[in-house]
Amino acid sequence: MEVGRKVVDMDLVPNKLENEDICIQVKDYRLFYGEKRALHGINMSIPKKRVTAFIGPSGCGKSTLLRSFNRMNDLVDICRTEGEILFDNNDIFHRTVDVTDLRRRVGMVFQKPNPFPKTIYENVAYGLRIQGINKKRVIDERVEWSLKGAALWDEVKDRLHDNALGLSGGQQQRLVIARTIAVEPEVLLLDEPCSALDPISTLKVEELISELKDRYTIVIVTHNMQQAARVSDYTAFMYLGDLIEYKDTDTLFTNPEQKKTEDYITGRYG
Ligand SMILES: Nc1ncnc2c1ncn2[C@@H]1O[C@H](COP(=O)(O)OP(=O)(O)OP(=O)(O)O)[C@@H](O)[C@H]1O
Repeated sequence: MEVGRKVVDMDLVPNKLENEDICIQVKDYRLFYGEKRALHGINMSIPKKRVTAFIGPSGCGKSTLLRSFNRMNDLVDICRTEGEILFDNNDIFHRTVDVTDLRRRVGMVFQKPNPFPKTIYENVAYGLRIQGINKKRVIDERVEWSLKGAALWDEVKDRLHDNALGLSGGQQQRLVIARTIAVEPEVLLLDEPCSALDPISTLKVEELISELKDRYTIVIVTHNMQQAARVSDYTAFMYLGDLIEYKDTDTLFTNPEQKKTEDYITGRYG
C-alpha cells in the first residue's frame, strides 16, 4: 500500500474494528445473578473470522459475557439480563430463537476437556446423530474432516474406536474442538481452553486457533496475557463487570489508553 510517497507494510498496520465485518454486537448489555450485577452496560462488536480475547482479573465477568453469546447463562436460575446481543443482526434473546440451534451455531469449549466416555469416533459423530444424520459414509467423512480440522487426525486415525478418555489432556481438548466443529458452527467460544494443559499441548491448541480463524469467529477467555497477545487479533480488558478497553491486540498491549489496562498488563494487579 502506498501512502503519499511512503510504502507501508500492511503487516505492520494494526487491525481496526471499524473495518471489520461484525458477527456479534453487544448493546448496553447488563447481567444480574440475583441482586448482584455481574455485567454493567457492555457495548462491543465481535468481528467475523477474527480471534477476540477477553482478559481481566478473576471475577470481572469474562466467562459470564462469553457464556451470554450462546445463552449458556439461561441454565442459571437466578440469572437475568437487560439490553441486546445481536448475532448476525438478530436478537439472540427474541422469543422465536431456537436455543439449541443457537448453541449449534455458536459452539463452546470449556476449561477442562470434557469428552464423553465413548469412542473417539462417537464423540465427534455425536452432534451429527443428534441432527438426524445417520448415513455411515456421511458420518465417516465428517469425522475425518473434523479431526483433521482440529489437527488430531494423524494422532488418532488408527484408534478411532478406542475410548476417548484414553487420550492425553491436550488430545482430549482437540477432540472436544473436533466435536464442536463437526456440526459446522459459525462461532467458537473458548473458555480458558488451555488452562488444564501442559505447555506443548497449549502450543498445539494455540496453533489450531490460528488455523481455525480463517473459518470461524473465535472468542477466547484467557488468564494468560502472553496467550492473548499470541493468538488474538483484538483484546477486551474487563474489570469488575465493565469493559474498560477494547481494541486491536498490538495496540492494547503496547500502548493502552486506560490506566487500569496498563496496570493489569504490567502485572500491578490481577
Ligand atoms: N452461577 C453464578 N451464580 C452467582 N454468581 C455468579 C455465577 N457465575 C458467576 N458469578 C459471579 O459473577 C461474577 C463474574 O464471574 P465470571 O465467572 O464471569 O468472572 P471471570 O472474569 O470469568 O472470572 P475467572 O477468571 O475467575 O473465571 C463473579 O463475581 C462471580 O462470582
